[in-house]
Amino acid sequence: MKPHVAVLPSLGLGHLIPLFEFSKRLVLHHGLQVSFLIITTTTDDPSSSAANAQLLQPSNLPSDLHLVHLPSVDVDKVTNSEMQILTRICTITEESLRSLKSVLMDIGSPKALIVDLLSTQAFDVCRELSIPAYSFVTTPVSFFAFSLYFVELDRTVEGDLADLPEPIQVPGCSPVRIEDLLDQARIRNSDEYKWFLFHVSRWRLADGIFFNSWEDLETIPLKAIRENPFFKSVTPPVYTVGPVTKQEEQDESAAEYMSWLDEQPPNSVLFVALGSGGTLSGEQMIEFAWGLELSRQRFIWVVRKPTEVSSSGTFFNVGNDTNSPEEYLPEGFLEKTQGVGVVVPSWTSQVAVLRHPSTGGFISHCGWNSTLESIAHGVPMIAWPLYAEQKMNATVLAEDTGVAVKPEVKAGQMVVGRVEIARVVRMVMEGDEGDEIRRRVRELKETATKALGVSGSSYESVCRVVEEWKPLS
Ligand SMILES: O=c1ccn([C@@H]2O[C@H](COP(=O)(O)OP(=O)(O)O[C@H]3O[C@H](CO)[C@@H](O)[C@H](O)[C@H]3O)[C@@H](O)[C@H]2O)c(=O)[nH]1
Repeated sequence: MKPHVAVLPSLGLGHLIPLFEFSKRLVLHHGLQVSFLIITTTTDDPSSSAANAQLLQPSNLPSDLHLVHLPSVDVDKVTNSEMQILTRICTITEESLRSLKSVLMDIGSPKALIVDLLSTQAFDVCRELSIPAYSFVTTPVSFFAFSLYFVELDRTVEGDLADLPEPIQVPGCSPVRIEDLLDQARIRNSDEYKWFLFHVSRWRLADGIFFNSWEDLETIPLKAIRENPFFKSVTPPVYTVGPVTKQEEQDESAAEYMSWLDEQPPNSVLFVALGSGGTLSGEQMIEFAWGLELSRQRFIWVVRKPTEVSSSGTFFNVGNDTNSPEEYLPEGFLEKTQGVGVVVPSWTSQVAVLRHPSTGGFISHCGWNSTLESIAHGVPMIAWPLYAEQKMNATVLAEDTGVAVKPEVKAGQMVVGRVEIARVVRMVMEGDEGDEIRRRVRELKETATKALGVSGSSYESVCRVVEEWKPLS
């Protein structure tokens, strides 16, 4: 009998994608049966979008991977329009997890449950049922380390972290600048802060932690987590299993962009995409467009309707798109860039673009899945962080990892100008200054391939855990 485990992502494509890919890997490379538990809701939201449906279509599922839909949550009952994104995700997830115990019993009490970082209520259910519970970290190890230390900061710092005069020295890691802090950690008196603290203070209860990373990518934070006395005292056993990235799916809609890419010279096209829901302000979009034009580089730009800064200060736009970029791109831009650039409304298969030999650079919001996909395909980045932990990721990628460049932004500056945008684009695509970034990303690509191969560090980590599950079956 193959060991049977269950995997449960919380809402949002950023969680769903890596946990789904990890499940596939457990089935295809490690001979497990996986029940993939899906939180469902009465109304449409980021995790039940068309992209989600495409990801989970039957042709994408190996035979030992079974989808199990949790009873639907009535979103109107448990949320309201004032809620910010993290509060909304956590509230719906908590409501959905009320049915977890009976679902786990119905599917025959699996040998282990793997959840992401925002479903820690599952640990209590697992303890009741004597099922080992693991966390799969969908963000960098550096952010995981900051978050564990955040519990300590909450206890020891008076007032808000946003008011600290100096960067935060996380033990054994690079300091975190106050301006890079994620919104949820800045101000104590907010629901998002409370949810963040609730979950991060429970991570230590997991039976094991899977990092979507590998030894060569995050050497410093991994060393801190394993060796620093603070982390040793609060961290369950850790396993580096990455990069776990989206594999190319059947995507008819990408065909026309692929044919265009086929006609371009190698490494000559800049790809622009800001994750599953990111977008720009109206004012920034104008500078962005003219910056691309000024750079004189070829590009593919996944563009979404601009939004004004939301109540949480972030730019997020899911399900609010007219699919008509000409309505919001600056006048004359499409005509001026015809043949040089391609504008894609809302969504295309990012992995298909990144793996194409004509793609030579990526403007990314530094979501962790996009980051891993870029490195796994050897594509250097321009960091354009928007929300969540992305500013912290951007700094690490530019200053520690050396695979990205950040546009220069003066304190208090809300919009990056076209000249600066053109400068960083040219630097990453062709300038001598970008040589080192391009070399470094290719080097990391090689180490990623090695880590995933048979007898590579990430492959071996998964084998070790699977061995622990086997005798239990
Ligand atoms: O046109 C598009 C745009 C995105 N994607 C895919 O969508 C995913 C986006 O994931 P990610 O880069 O992680 O961005 P978000 O969806 O914004 O992810 C959320 O979750 C991540 C993992 O926890 C965090 O790192 C981010 O900050 C948070 O915003 C990737 O697999 C992309 O390939 C496409 O295929 N086509």
